[in-house]
Amino acid sequence: MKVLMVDEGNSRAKFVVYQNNQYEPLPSWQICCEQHSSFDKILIASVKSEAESIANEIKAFYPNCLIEVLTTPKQAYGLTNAYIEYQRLGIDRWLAMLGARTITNHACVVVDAGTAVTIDVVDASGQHLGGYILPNVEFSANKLAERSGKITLNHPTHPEISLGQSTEACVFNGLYASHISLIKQVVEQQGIVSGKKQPVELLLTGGNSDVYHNLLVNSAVASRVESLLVFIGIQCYL
Ligand SMILES: Nc1ncnc2c1ncn2[C@@H]1O[C@H](COP(=O)(O)OP(=O)(O)O)[C@@H](O)[C@H]1O
Ligand SMILES: CC(C)(COP(=O)(O)O)[C@@H](O)C(=O)NCCC(=O)O
Ligand SMILES: [K+]
Repeated sequence: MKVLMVDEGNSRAKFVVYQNNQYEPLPSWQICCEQHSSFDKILIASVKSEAESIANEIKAFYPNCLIEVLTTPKQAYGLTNAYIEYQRLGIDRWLAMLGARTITNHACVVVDAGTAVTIDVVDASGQHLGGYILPNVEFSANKLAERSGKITLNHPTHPEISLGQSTEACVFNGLYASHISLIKQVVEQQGIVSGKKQPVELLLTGGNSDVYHNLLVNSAVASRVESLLVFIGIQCYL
């Protein structure tokens, strides 16, 4: 069975061809159209509005393929959504957690570092305990610069957690430090349940996961980058 899996975030859509238990990421939608005339199934996860989603283009280009647009459930595949209004939890977050459950039986903290940085916690039984949503560093920094007179961001800085000695470093380092501190605190909190130590896996995904991984390494926090986490989650729906 040849399946096209699509993860459409707010910044970009990612495409993976799943066949014979192998994930093959495609560089773009254009390459997908050029190289593949059909699929046995297309599974789409999108956080965009229906009107703006690439799902419309996909349906138009592959009119004879079986296409499913995934929605967030209350409970499925051994995972239970913490939201009361369960449909409001982003499908990418749901799928990343499902992916995490496929990879580990331990409690886990899932960080998806994209347009937003989401932090979600799943306990060892598969109960989602909730999460955090942060605007990403780039966005927060630019918004701050836009709203203030003297904060100008003239040059890029190397992401690190140390006291800044320029406006740029103060702004960027400050944002990264706050994100990393929060992640660290969430992991530490989950590491103790009812007074007992328990193993916790910290899984990172999303376009900026390598940046977070490096900062966590420097902060002595163990983590693991799983670039295909959302797609591993989508695999449950096959
Ligand atoms: N090849 C790439 N194309 C676009 N953005 C990238 C790429 N590699 C890393 N990034 C970073 O990833 C971020 C987007 O992450 P991603 O997880 O794709 O977001 P979203 O799911 O919101 O679309 C961008 O802000 C950018 O900093
Ligand atoms: C939080 C998100 C914006 C993250 O999107 P992304 O960074 O992948 O573009 C997305 O999961 C979303 O739109 N969620 C709906 C709100 C929620 O999860 O509560
Ligand atoms: K995200």
